[in-house]
Amino acid sequence: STKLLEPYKLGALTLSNRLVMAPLTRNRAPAPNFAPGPLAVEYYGQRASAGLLITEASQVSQQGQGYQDTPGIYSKEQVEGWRKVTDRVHERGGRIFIQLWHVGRISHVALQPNGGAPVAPSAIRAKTKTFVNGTFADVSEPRALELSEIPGIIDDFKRATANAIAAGFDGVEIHGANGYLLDQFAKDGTNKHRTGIRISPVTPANDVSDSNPQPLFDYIVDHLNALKLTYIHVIEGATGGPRDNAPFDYASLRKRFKQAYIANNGYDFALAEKVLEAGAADLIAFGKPFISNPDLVERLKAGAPLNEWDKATFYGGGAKGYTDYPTLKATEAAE
Ligand SMILES: C=C(C(=O)O)c1ccccc1
Repeated sequence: STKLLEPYKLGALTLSNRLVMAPLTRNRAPAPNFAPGPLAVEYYGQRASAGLLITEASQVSQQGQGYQDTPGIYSKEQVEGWRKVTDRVHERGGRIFIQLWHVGRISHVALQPNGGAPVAPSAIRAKTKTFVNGTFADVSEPRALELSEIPGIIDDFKRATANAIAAGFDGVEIHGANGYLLDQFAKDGTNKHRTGIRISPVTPANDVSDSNPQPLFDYIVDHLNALKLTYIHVIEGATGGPRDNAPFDYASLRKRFKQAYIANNGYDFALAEKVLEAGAADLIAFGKPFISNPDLVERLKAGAPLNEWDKATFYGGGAKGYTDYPTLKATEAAE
């Protein structure tokens, strides 16, 4: 027997066979409504014998449109248009999902609300063309989305899903592929928002403790790798205190973590050089030395002595002990 022709239980749905019609962009939903019309009803109806139809990618908002004449699922006219499609498919015993789409940076100002820039995780223009006003054109320079705009885009997908249900679809497919918005967020070629994390495996700060920190932090760092973080910033020992308060193998974290390792806690230049030389860290974080030496870098270069820090003015107050530490230049000028 032909496996393809066997029925398949997809969640609550029973598909009559195992042939799925892949989402196919056909550019036949013209402005101003970008809604599927009678031709689309016929086109999907003709193919209703597939086990499952997945519609062409359909934008969840005007901002999410990247090509001319692709359909949306965010307006009344679009929902009405799609309702006719799903009714026809269901009359013929078919099942149909809609693919929810946001193109992100793969768009053109001619398609964007108020002729604005397409949006993306980072402002990096794609080296590709789109199809607008009857011709192929370079995609426009995108702008980076503000963090505050993300919930609105998530709401657009939510609303599109509610619209899809209202339009009679049996389900939705989220378009996370082919370099569109979700793919742009997932990949570091298009998403330059990198994140670091600070950890302190054996610090006793704030009365924290763990009975077996080595396997715990080995596990944590292994999983931080999967998030493709840009660095781990490791407080080695007790925060602001002894570096050897408890046994811990920091090299194990260094070995596991594929991106940068920032070492911190009680470093002076000599220890920093030793650790960098040994490849045991990529960067060294200095705290108190930077409090009292705004020009710490210049002092390192000059081999100059460092200002002592004043603990009494660490927390709270004004300029004293905050912005009044002298630079090397100021000290030399005063001599
Ligand atoms: C939605 C598309 C995709 O996922 O590649 C698409 C867009 C334009 C032309 C072909 C395909």
